Amino acid sequence: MAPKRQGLPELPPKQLEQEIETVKALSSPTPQRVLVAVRVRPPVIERKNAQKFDKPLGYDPTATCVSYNLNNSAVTIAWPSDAGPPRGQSPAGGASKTAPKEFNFDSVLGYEEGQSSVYEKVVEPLIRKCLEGYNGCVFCYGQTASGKTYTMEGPKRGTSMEIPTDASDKDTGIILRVAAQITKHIAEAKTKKPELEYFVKASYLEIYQEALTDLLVGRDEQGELRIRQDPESTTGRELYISGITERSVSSIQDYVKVLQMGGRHRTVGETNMNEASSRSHAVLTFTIEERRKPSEGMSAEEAEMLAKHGRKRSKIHLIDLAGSERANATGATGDRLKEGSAINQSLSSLGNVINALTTGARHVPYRDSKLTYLLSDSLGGNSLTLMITCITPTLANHDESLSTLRFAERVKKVRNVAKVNVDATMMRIMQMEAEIRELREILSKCTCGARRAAQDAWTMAGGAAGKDASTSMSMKLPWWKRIWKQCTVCVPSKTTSEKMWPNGRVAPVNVARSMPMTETAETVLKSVKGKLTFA
Ligand SMILES: Nc1ncnc2c1ncn2[C@@H]1O[C@H](COP(=O)(O)OP(=O)(O)OP(=O)(O)O)[C@@H](O)[C@H]1O
Repeated sequence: MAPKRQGLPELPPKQLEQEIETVKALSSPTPQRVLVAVRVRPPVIERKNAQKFDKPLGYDPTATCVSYNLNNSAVTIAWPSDAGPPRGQSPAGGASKTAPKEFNFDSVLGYEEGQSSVYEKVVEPLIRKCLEGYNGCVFCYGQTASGKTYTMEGPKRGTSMEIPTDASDKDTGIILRVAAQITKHIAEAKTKKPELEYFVKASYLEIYQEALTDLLVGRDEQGELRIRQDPESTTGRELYISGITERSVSSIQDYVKVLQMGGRHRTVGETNMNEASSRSHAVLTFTIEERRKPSEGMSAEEAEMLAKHGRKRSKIHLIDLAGSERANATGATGDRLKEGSAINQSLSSLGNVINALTTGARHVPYRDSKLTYLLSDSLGGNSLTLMITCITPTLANHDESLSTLRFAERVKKVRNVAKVNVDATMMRIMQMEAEIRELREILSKCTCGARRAAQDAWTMAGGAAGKDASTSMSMKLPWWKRIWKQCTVCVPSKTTSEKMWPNGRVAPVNVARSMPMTETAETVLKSVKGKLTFA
């Protein structure tokens, strides 16, 4: 018997079916709208800082005006009838402005929702897809002090304002939980799929007043960062940042270091509304590359092919946006005021992009700001994207929460088309390997016609006659189905005693046991595989 071919192990039928389905799913682009979750933080800050609302307002600014229903993911914002008139309105006027307004989202995360629950409900499923090869983006949007950094990183504690650095800490934010999910996935893959290896890199930048800063190096070591398009990417337009530092990360400690270093360099300042307010947009990017190791017995040509094409790459952006702010509420003057207006300016560009994307405008003004240009892959592009909208529930922030919810409702309409970032040649190889595995499975079960079927396959694939495979094969039927059709002994009556296998295929009815593959079949498979893979 011929020696077993390396790198093409026999798979049990169920696993085989799954693999074929996965390859098929991976090869087709997935239209997907941007997912929107709303997180309502508890009114902790307003209640702690109640004395800051020194002006008589005519209503209690710490009272709540937001309610939610977790069952139908609805958020309602209403000015309570007994609270007195809203800011700048007479008691009689503005009834329509104060009427309850209900919004529905993909998910609503209430006060009682801890960090791990937020992660499990909305982030974990998206990262799981990213680990299959899709690009992903999670960004937090909301007014200042609404809980964006808390959601992304966790609470800042103590005098040094340190964030949690233990992935299993109940307060740990999204970033380290993503890191834990990636490392767990890779550790499991190493045992389940030894033919694969993984490389993960992290980069971290901030956009401060329209300038890009590399957060993984000090101020004196900054190179020039530019947003560029990568012509070799899946879309040919994927963005990357030239000149940015990329650190290899493999253990949780590596990720913690990246987060801490970025945190040290990020621009944060105190305002009336937040003692540690982010004054910039921060973009942390993990690039995950899955490579196929060359297998034993591979020719130099095959190994070279694999090194060139055998890669799957996904990018995960985790973005903590700076919050919109009203100067009179933050008490900002001088630098803080300038920062606030730059933040509002770029958020307004983001609003314009969302408007253009959701109204079918011919031109989407991505290039109006660095933030929108960087987000262009994630909004309307090749990415699975989740926006976590952070709002505060108190009357003091009623207007901001309402406009944030209105913005979130528009974002919900943005459509992306996500595609697994696999080299096209590699995708073809994967499809064909799956087909070959299926064929081997069929042949191994054929008690009679393996030789004949294999011979037919060989003939159909061009075989001894040297004909071009595509001309000798039916354009409609995959070649293994042709073999199936021609196997007359194992399937004595295709009409009377048909038995269906999964996927609606007709099974041979008198297969009693698996037979070892004949030498001829093995030889044919080998030759066909060579043809198909590298044709
Ligand atoms: N879900 C929550 N539970 C408890 N405390 C929270 C929650 N969300 C936010 N906080 C607290 O609220 C304060 C403001 O949160 P945070 O700094 O995350 O806001 P932000 O939206 O990032 O603000 P900015 O835009 O100004 O940077 C912090 O003290 C934070 O610990």
